[in-house]
Amino acid sequence: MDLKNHSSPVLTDSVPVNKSRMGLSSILLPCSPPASAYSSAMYLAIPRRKALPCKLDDAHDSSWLDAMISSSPPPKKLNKDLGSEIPQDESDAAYCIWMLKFPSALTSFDQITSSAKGKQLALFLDYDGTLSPIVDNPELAFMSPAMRAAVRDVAKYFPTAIISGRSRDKFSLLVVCMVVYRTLTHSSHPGLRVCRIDRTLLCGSHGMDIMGPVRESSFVNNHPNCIRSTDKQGKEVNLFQPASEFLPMIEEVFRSLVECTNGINGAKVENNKFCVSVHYRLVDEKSWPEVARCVENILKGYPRLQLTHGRKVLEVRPVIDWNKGKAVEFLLESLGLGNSDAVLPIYVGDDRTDEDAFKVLRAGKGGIGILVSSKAKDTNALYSLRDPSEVMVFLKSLVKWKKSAALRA
Ligand SMILES: O=P(O)(O)OC[C@H]1O[C@H](O[C@H]2O[C@H](CO)[C@@H](O)[C@H](O)[C@H]2O)[C@H](O)[C@@H](O)[C@@H]1O
Repeated sequence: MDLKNHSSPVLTDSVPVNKSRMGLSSILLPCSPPASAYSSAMYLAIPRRKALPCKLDDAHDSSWLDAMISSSPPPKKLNKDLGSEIPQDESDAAYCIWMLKFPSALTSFDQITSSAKGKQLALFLDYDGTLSPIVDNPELAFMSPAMRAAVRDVAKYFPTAIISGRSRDKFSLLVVCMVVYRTLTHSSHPGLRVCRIDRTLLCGSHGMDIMGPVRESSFVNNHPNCIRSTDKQGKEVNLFQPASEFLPMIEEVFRSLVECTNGINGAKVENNKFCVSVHYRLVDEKSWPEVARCVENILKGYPRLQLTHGRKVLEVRPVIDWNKGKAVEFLLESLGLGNSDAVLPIYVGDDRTDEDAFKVLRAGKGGIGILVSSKAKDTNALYSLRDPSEVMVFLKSLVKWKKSAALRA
């Protein structure tokens, strides 16, 4: 593979602009908010959690701490008398106001499907926090059997891809394995029941690892980062890995991060093949600065790697011109769905990395972004869904809509 090719996403300038311009601490800053978000004064009133008193001296350091804290929403208050969540505090009120700008994809379902009239709908789904609920242990973030069935069904009717930050291998396991949780955790004979989700394209490492069926497409065949390979079953596939030259570097950084965070209670480092996740969900808030310092120190030696923020996770990844948005464009083209007059792409995701895909759909592809969130957030999406259970209802509704349209035709 010629990664130095003109159209390669690997950037030749090894020092990212923001690093050289703003000093190292700035690599821990959160991504800048999208231009479109919160244009009206009303949204400025959304309360934010107070930052912890910062123990570090450098003024820059409170920024990454803010970023880490902002990915940790305060627990929801429940109305115990009614047994349900109803607006009780300011953040709930802010959520209701926010919903006026980013309405529920369920209540706006007719509007969404009417924009799909006469078009082929293509579905892109994020995994963690979208198809599976956020849990403490990343290894146990399974889709529920009902969600799995919903994804399987929707993929029968629409081209469907799941794009995750996880490594493709690990996340395919999470997606295809029906795990009997009790058996896995309480029995000496762990049992896995495999249930394939056919027709669903799985893309790992934030779209930096895409394996798809071989198609006679000049776009794919001429793409510098796309090669023919074989899958585990020996079937011929197209493999797209624009960051393959970074593999040894990522391995090295993974090992250093494991070593450095070893003494921090609750910290967990996950090797996602083309990126590394440093989880601090189970780390005491007092030790968050320690986690960030570890990452910052190690990244000093790797100017070709950068840091992004996720939900209680710091993600180290190559500085290349590639993200979930680029992956969506690539998938649409390679599946022959690049004509935006004939195709309506829908992307459902919950995290900052999904914003790149929302932006692409909003800008040129005439598509629809749906943010999964139960709190008000800056976003480039057009609609919202509260949590994975609403995502499941949305997927089922798409299937129902498609079936009834077929009956009417
Ligand atoms: O792109 P995604 O599929 O959303 O992947 C993003 C990261 O998701 C996972 O971490 C998140 O989910 C965990 C399980 O619920 C949770 O424990 C963690 O706090 C979340 O950040 C995954 O483990 C990461 O590797 C992904 O990069």
